[in-house]
Amino acid sequence: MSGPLLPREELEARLRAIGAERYHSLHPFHRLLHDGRLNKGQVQAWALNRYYYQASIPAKDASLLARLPTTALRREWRRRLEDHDGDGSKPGGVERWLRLTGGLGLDEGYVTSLQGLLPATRFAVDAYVHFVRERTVLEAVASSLTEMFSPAIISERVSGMLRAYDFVDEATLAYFTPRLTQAPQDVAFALDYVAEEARTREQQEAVMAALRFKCDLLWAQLDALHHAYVAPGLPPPGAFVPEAFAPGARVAEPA
Ligand SMILES: O=C(O)c1cc(C(=O)O)c2c(n1)C(=O)C(=O)c1cc(C(=O)O)[nH]c1-2
Repeated sequence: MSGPLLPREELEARLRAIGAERYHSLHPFHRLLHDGRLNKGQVQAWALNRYYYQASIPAKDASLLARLPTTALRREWRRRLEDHDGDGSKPGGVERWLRLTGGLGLDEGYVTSLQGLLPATRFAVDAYVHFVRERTVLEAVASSLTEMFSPAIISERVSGMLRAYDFVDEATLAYFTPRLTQAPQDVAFALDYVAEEARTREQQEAVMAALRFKCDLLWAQLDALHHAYVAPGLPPPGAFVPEAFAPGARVAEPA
């Protein structure tokens, strides 16, 4: 598809419309999670799988950083690496995510081994890392723009989960607090970048396609969680099985 170059406001409006149509806040699994309709094992499965997304974000940012042509751009992107990996004095997002999985009772070694990961999580997350590595810098930056929509879902998630689940508290969900300030900062830069650097309508279409691709891979991760742990409830071979569902677990004692 092509046409005349879109004014910045129109480009931005179209990007927001993509989120309104297909961001993962709309996924039924998130509705269940935020409304308190999952059990602890299902919440564990979500956190365990999402660990791989969190752990892969700095790898994708490092590969993008290596391709940025100027000091100013690299300095800006380097901040993301510190946000996720920490700077040695304060924990980064990956470490904070492990506090979340730990708070839910999951063994850290098991989480980081990735043994219990759903295959579809691995494929979706790897697709993001490959996309950022292989596509243009413009498309790679654009693919991070789902963060335009994340503060709203994070606020909803934290308040919903605190209200609904007795097995989570503020310390467990502390991962999310810094994201509420980091994400808007990241987005302000990335939006300016794509508005500036997409100089043809084809490039603007590529920016929109990158955002759709990213929404799709976030959605696909929740499809896999839903299929494995909600309905029909078929975890693939080798994937995490919540204790409550494991054969022999919590079986009533014979009278
Ligand atoms: O909680 C969420 O729903 C959510 C969504 C997203 C996103 O939209 O990609 C990110 C995050 N959280 C997040 O915590 C995070 O660090 C992050 C980095 C990125 C990215 O693409 O570089 N997205 C997201």
